[in-house]
Amino acid sequence: MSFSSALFKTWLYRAGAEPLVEALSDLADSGAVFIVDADSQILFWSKSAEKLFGIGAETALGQPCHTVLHCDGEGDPCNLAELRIIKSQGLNVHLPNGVTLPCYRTARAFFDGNGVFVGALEIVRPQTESQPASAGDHDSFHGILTRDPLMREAIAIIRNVAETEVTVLIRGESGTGKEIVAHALHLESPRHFQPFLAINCAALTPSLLESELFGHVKGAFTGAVRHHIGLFQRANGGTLFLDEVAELPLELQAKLLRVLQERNFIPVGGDAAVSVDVRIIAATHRSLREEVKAGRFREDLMYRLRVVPIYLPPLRDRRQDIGLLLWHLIERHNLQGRRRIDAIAPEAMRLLLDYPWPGNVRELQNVVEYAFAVGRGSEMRLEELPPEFREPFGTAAKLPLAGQTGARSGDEAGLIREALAQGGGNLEQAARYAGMSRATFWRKRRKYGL
Ligand SMILES: Nc1ncnc2c1ncn2[C@@H]1O[C@H](COP(=O)(O)OP(=O)(O)OP(=O)(O)O)[C@@H](O)[C@H]1O
Repeated sequence: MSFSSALFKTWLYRAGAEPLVEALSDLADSGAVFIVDADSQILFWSKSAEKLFGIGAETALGQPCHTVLHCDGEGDPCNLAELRIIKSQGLNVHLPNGVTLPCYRTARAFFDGNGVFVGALEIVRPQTESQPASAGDHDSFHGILTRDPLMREAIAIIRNVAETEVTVLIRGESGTGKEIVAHALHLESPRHFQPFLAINCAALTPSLLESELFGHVKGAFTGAVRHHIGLFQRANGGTLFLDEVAELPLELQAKLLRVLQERNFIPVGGDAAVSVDVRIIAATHRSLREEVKAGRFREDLMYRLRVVPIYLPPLRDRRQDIGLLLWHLIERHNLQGRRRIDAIAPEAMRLLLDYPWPGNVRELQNVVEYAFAVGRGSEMRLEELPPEFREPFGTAAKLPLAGQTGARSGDEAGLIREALAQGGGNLEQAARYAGMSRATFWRKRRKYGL
């Protein structure tokens, strides 16, 4: 219950209710504020909602809330007329760009003088920002959590360059967060409610990659039965994230350079140039300088791409992030309600801290998932860690660091073979076993002919 003086009504009349709602929603900071009517139609959509969800007011206003935000989570998230007030309800919001954002939702229903439900005011916050654990000791930035000075530096760079149009090159091993960082940069930029699209240049054959990036016209090659709009056109106005850019074949490097310089390209089999306005963010686990020296990467393109380089350190070099991310991931699984972990056995924690994490944060996610799948009870125990934790880390430390140059090929091929055997035909499981993304795993298999 809040209190207001008798003069408040007069003041409200003069100041206007709408500017007041706008000002209050601005003060909610990272929380997305919106108002729906009794039919769930969105009447008010704050700037912070645009920013958090990457959905513009012109798309959201007048639409039923459930067609704009696809949510699931604890209980029925829409039953507001009955519930009247909802406080910090955990839910996942599935965004149009395919990202799932774990959030907390607070909402209040409104009723007219006759007690008829007229709608609700809702505030949705990203989970990482309202958990008690996040108080003060770490940074939380568009889903990126860290206590590490180098990661904090990376976040500071993102904040500084987001407003500009410079190209950014993110360097880091597989699973260190290159894509989440690229997405954060997009969300901070003036392009945030235009598309953010991502492609892994290592995961497709050169001809498929060209088609995927630049599109093709009907009849461009056997099988091109219809026109295909490429990612550059689909990302128009927004951002295109080119992961593993060092794997781009030389002929496509020339085409990419042209888009960067002239902002246009010719689709495969086409004869007319298409103009686009796309911000490029590229990432690689390799040193582009080394690739240039080896003649595999164009020097002019390297300079175009790495105007602002950002380095993401591997997880083994930022041990203080292990506990932070571990608990963040445990909280996310706890919300699903099947098991609740509120302690980690000290011997398990010791191993988790000592482990070399070749697959970085993605591997940490897999470890938590594994523990939730195989274990029971409120404590995460040593026996719930995946098999590799039961071997001496001498062996684990010798594992190739996923995606790193210089990894010993013999060991790496062995790891891939072992992962394939463990996965028993399931490639997702095999990639997980090797601590790699599916794309990286696919690339390594191809490399060793496995
Ligand atoms: N600092 C972080 N805080 C929270 N989640 C993180 C962080 N870093 C990475 N993640 C999560 O870890 C997973 C892997 O991250 P991401 O896909 O961005 O890595 P990547 O470097 O692009 O990997 P790859 O090169 O193999 O594609 C994602 O689910 C991402 O959300």
